[in-house]
Amino acid sequence: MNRPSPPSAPAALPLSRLLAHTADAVQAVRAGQSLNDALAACPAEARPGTQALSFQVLRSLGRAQALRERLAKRAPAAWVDALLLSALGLAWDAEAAPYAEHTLVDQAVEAVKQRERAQAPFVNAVLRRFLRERDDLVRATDGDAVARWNHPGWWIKRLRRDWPPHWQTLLAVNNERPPMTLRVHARRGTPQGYQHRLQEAGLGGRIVGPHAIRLDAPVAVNRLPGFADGDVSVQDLAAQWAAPLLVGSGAQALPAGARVLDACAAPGGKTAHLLELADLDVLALDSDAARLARVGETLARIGLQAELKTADARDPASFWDGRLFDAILMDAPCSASGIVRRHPDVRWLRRDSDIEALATIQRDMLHALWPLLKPGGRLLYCTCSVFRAEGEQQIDAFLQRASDAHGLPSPGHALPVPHNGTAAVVSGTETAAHDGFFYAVLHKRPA
Ligand SMILES: C[S@@+](CC[C@H](N)C(=O)[O-])C[C@H]1O[C@@H](n2cnc3c(N)ncnc32)[C@H](O)[C@@H]1O
Repeated sequence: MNRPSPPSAPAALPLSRLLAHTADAVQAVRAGQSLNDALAACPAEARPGTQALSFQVLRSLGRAQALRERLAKRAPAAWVDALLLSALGLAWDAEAAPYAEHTLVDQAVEAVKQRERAQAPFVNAVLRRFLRERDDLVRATDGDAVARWNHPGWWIKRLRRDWPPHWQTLLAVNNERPPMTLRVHARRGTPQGYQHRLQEAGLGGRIVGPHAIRLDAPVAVNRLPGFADGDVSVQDLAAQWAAPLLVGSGAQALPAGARVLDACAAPGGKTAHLLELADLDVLALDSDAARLARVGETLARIGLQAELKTADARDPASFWDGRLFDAILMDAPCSASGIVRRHPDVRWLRRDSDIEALATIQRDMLHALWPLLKPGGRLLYCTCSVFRAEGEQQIDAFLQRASDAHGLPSPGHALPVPHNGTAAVVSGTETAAHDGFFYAVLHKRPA
């Protein structure tokens, strides 16, 4: 059997310990904490292995929950439940299991012995029964949509409504491992030149965009030639469409020195790309000071500058000096439903009601920022969401309200493209794997 490679971890680290940390992370996500925050609490030496296992468990959590409910009607205490779910999530599909299923079960029982000894016989009994009855149990859960697709029911319902021909592809893409795509610093070199540097470093990659290279396999950034010097950054292919859309080309290109507001800038991927492409006077805002600090770090690494301010973009009085902007990038806070491959916890953390709440923030922000744009200027609205309420419906409603706005040709909803690159492209011509985004370029009529 072709098993995926087990997560790399120091040889001295027993699997039982990684499983215990994975259960901690899964328990935290089920209690509403982000996986990033949960992993920050994991000891450094166990973090890479725990992260790899947690990602796989969260991509199988719907199935694991359905199996656990059949094996034990009453949920045990939160951590023991999270451990059971971790073992079931890793073992249920023999093809995808990172370790032999008996090893997983033995080590899960060992983990519970270390922390909740009295629960060990129960965990042992549940998991041994799972091994005996696996095929029947898996078949019995196949009809449960949450188990089948590993997403909450409301999410599946929303995608079915928003994307009748594509919803199954969208759910399947979310359970893939994400591609790793690089953006070559446009002032420092070309993708062709950087591809050679990669080859010299023993790495393979394919050119997939004007500045984009998709690596054959993800690697740690410290293995990328020139990363520390800013020659290259990590950025999804569809995220790389934002800066060229705002900067424009030919007669439509922003002039040197154009004043640009990047209203939701952190961690700074799109700010950096804007500055790599053109000489712009950029004000980069974010309401989260800690995240905004990362914009500063990114710009220092690539050797370019912008003015940074912590502020709520819905409150111009708190950041605006009264000078109109030539262009505004509004990369709005959103559900992140287009980048679930990279953040497998997101689907379990969000609630259906969050989508309306986020759409209200987006609407208010558009309303607040539009008056800051010069007549004749453009605003790029984007979200990394596949939900229509955060994309097309938001912009249609805005265009109804704002009589001086009209939409320019834009990608609209670009649904995530899987690794085989064949499906789910609604607009645009890109076929290489990328995340899901929505883009609308709005033009303000001259007065
Ligand atoms: C999708 S992320 C932006 C990603 C960024 N443009 C990039 O390419 O790296 C959205 C950002 O909006 C920020 N944000 C949320 N509410 C905000 C508000 N009211 N005003 C300004 N920024 C806000 C969040 O802190 C988050 O960093």
